[in-house]
Order: sequence, then C-alpha cells, then structure tokens
Amino acid sequence: MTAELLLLPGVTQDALVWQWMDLPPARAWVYPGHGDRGRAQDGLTLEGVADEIWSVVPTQVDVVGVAFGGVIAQYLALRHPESVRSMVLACTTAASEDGQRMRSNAEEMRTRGMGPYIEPAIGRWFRRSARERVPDAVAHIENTMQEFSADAYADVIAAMSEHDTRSRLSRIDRPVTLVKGEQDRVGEGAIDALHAELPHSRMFSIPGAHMVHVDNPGGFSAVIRDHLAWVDNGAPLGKKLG
Ligand SMILES: O=C(O)CC1=CCC(=O)O1
Repeated sequence: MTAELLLLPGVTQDALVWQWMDLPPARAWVYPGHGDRGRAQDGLTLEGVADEIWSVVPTQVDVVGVAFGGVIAQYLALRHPESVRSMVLACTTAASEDGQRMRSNAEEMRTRGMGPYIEPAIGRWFRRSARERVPDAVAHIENTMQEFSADAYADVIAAMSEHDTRSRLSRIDRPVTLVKGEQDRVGEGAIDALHAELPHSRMFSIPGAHMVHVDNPGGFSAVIRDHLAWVDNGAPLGKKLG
C-alpha cells in the first residue's frame, strides 16, 4: 500500500481550508472542536490528537502540518513512527516559547469569546494583499472563526502551552521538508531550529504569512508536490539538504 497524504491545518480550520490548493487525493483531518466535531470530552492534548489520528489512518501517511498541524505531526511521528513515511512541516515550532502566558491567554479567551481574536489572527495569518489575491479564502477563515467556539480555541492554545519536542527531534528518521513563510512573524527562527535538529530535513522559503497554505495556496501546493516526488524517488536519508 502506498502512503496516504494527510493534511493537518492550523487552529480553527476545517477540511474546506485546503480547497484553494492543487493537491493529489488527500485526507483532510478535522480536530476535536473544529468543523462539525464536538470538543474533546476528556480535554484536548497533543498526544491525544496524535493517537486518535494514528488509530484511524492507514499503515503509512505523508503528513502535511501547518502551524498547530505541524505540532501534531511531530507527536504522530514520535509516538507512532511506523505510521509516518514523511512530513512537510510549515510555519510551526519545536517548542512553545512562553507556556505560562499561553495558559493565561487561553483562560482569557474562554471569558472574552472569539470576537477580539479574529482581526488580529487575520493580520498574523495572511499578507496584506490576501484580500485581493485570495478573497474567498480570507472570508472562509473569518466566517469559520466567527462561528468557532472560544473554548475550543482555548483548548488548543492550552494544549500547545505544554509543547516541547526539542530533545526528541533527532529520533525522527523520516524525510522532512520544512517550509518557512517569508512574511511569517509568528515564532521567527522556529523553522531554522527544526532544520538544525531533524536529521533528514530540507528547507524551503516561499512567500506567505503564518497560514501559508491559505495565503499562498499555489506556492504551497508546488512544495508538497516536490516533496512527494523527492520521497517517491528515495529522498536521500542521512543527508542534510540545505
Ligand atoms: O495564531 C497564531 O499566531 C499561532 C498559532 C497557534 C496555533 C496555530 O495554528 O497558529
């Protein structure tokens, strides 16, 4: 059986967020509290999300993870290495910088609701030109966030506050393509840090802000297709590509 392409998006995003990309057939994952799904009954953890994915996907997957999705992809590869053939990790990180601040932000979200968070998120996630270039995609994200539960958003931020895979990244012996959004100002330097630690990684920079898959769907599709060709052709393991 060949590997299935598995798409893990950023927080608040549903399966429709990939519709502007040009990809081979893929499984678009929907996290608890996202899309039509209820919140995780026993609380959302990074390990729990990864384990649920592992329990559902076929033998092997090529994982594409953006932002929160890139975090989940790391837990999947660490906890269930046999299930991951390769990864594309975009605009993501190996560790949250300030867990205490994230936990207090999460508590504040639960009381304030989604309203105050939508415009700032659009500002971080897209380049200014996005409303002209990809108006439907920006509108989709805005509409999704307006309907989204602040508790579900807070669940993700609280779970991410515990995130730190730095000491374990050297165990991931799969080919990884890392993607930097050239205009991504969230966690600057985080992709370089992943590149330094992941033994079989290569790195691309493409125009785009934090949610590079929605901000630059054409450019990100091209990277994924290049990645799949690289892996299908036996991505040279043990060799660090720059
Ligand atoms: O919203 C951000 O700036 C960072 C982020 C947290 C989870 C996610 O997917 O992006």
